[in-house]
Amino acid sequence: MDKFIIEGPTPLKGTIPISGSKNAALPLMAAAILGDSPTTITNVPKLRDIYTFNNVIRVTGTHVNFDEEAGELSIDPANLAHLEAPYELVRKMRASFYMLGALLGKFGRAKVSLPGGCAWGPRPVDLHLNGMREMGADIKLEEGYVIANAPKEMEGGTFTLDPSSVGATINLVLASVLRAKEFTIKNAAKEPDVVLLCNTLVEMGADIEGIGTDTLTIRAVDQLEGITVRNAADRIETGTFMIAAAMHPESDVTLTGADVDDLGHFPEVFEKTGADMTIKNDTIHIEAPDQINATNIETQIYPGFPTDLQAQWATMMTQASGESSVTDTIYYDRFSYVPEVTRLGADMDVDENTVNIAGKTPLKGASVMSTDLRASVSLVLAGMIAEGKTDVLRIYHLDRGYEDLEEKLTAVGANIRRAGQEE
Ligand SMILES: CC(=O)N[C@H]1[C@@H](OP(=O)(O)OP(=O)(O)OC[C@H]2O[C@@H](n3ccc(=O)[nH]c3=O)[C@H](O)[C@@H]2O)O[C@H](CO)[C@@H](O)[C@@H]1O
Ligand SMILES: C=C(OP(=O)(O)O)C(=O)O
Repeated sequence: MDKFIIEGPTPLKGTIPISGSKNAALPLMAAAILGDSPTTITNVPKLRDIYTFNNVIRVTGTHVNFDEEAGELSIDPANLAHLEAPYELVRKMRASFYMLGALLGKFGRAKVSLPGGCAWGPRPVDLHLNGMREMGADIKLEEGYVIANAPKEMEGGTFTLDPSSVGATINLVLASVLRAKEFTIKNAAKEPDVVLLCNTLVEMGADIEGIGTDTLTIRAVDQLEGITVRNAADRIETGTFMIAAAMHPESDVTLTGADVDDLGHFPEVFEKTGADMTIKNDTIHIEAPDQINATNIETQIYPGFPTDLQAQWATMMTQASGESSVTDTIYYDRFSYVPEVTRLGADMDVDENTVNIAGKTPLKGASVMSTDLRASVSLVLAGMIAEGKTDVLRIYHLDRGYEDLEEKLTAVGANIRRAGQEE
């Protein structure tokens, strides 16, 4: 198991290229299974979750070829015959549960393990299952597996997501595009990852109404064809590096290849910190403020502040002048980074689903432990501005979701190296 050794503090100066999005690529990969011919996805990042999902897909007999140099993933479902996603793989990442919608939609049968993924608290899948039941599928749970069966044509119906769910919207769209007469999802997720999936399916031949709104109506078509589609830039990586660029007063960073339209309200909120931000096409230039303004945030569904950026934001707020609060309304328990950032010297206190932060506190290097993907990257952000040596242990979480993280940050002046954990 690897760790990062970070020597700080270091300002960041230079250009960071943004990678393709993990969370946008995964649903596209599942959608490729629905096609009757091969699909090619470009701008795919080299991430552990992508490799894991490749293996999940391969178990079914689908041919998957990842040209890592070109970032091109080719998926040919011609020989797909085994309608199962096993526990050993699905437990490693939550999005492999998309196999349920994809296999049920295409073949009317699926056996898929209940999912894993970042585990900061309960992450139920009741909406995925009840939505499929509403559509007309028979869903049973047996020994940790979901066993799903559906007739050639399901009647469909209307299902309201409460709360709105990215994963459930994706699974229900995948399950219905080839098999439900007419199915309406209310309070559907509008996250860019969902919009890209729906637009891709339409290009493959699907009939989906209401894309980009919170009501999606899907009418089954007879078949879908494979296409070539470009994956989006990673909006969470973009936000993470914007925050990183604001944390040291001498930092001056340019992000290239960003999909700015996918950032929702984040840039407006970010400007409240006092950072100087200039956006031009796919380039975002950030100059850190001399002093960060304390800025409260509350996570919301898109286009609101993403839960996947709240840990990084709270970590930045340890350097703001005065008190601030970060409230997560999507995941109430997503605060495992708090005791770790506190070990570095932060003054943070969790009260229900809010962390209250008193700034500005100097941070000092120590050993800290990553507990999930976004918690891990927050510890890297803290380590880069902490005085002395910070060891971030268990960085395998980071390898799930940040492509070439240490290379990208080292190239702009950070002092980070990867080492075996016993070193
Ligand atoms: C691979 C991927 O894209 N992961 C993202 C996806 O996760 P994921 O799709 O798992 O998250 P959801 O949007 O489903 O979760 C939103 C809320 O719905 C609840 N819920 C969800 C499903 C369900 O069946 N029942 C239920 O109650 C969840 O507990 C949570 O409170 O969206 C999250 C919210 O933007 C992000 O943090 C994750 O990074
Ligand atoms: C939580 C995340 O991923 P997952 O839903 O796969 O656990 C994430 O990308 O921040």
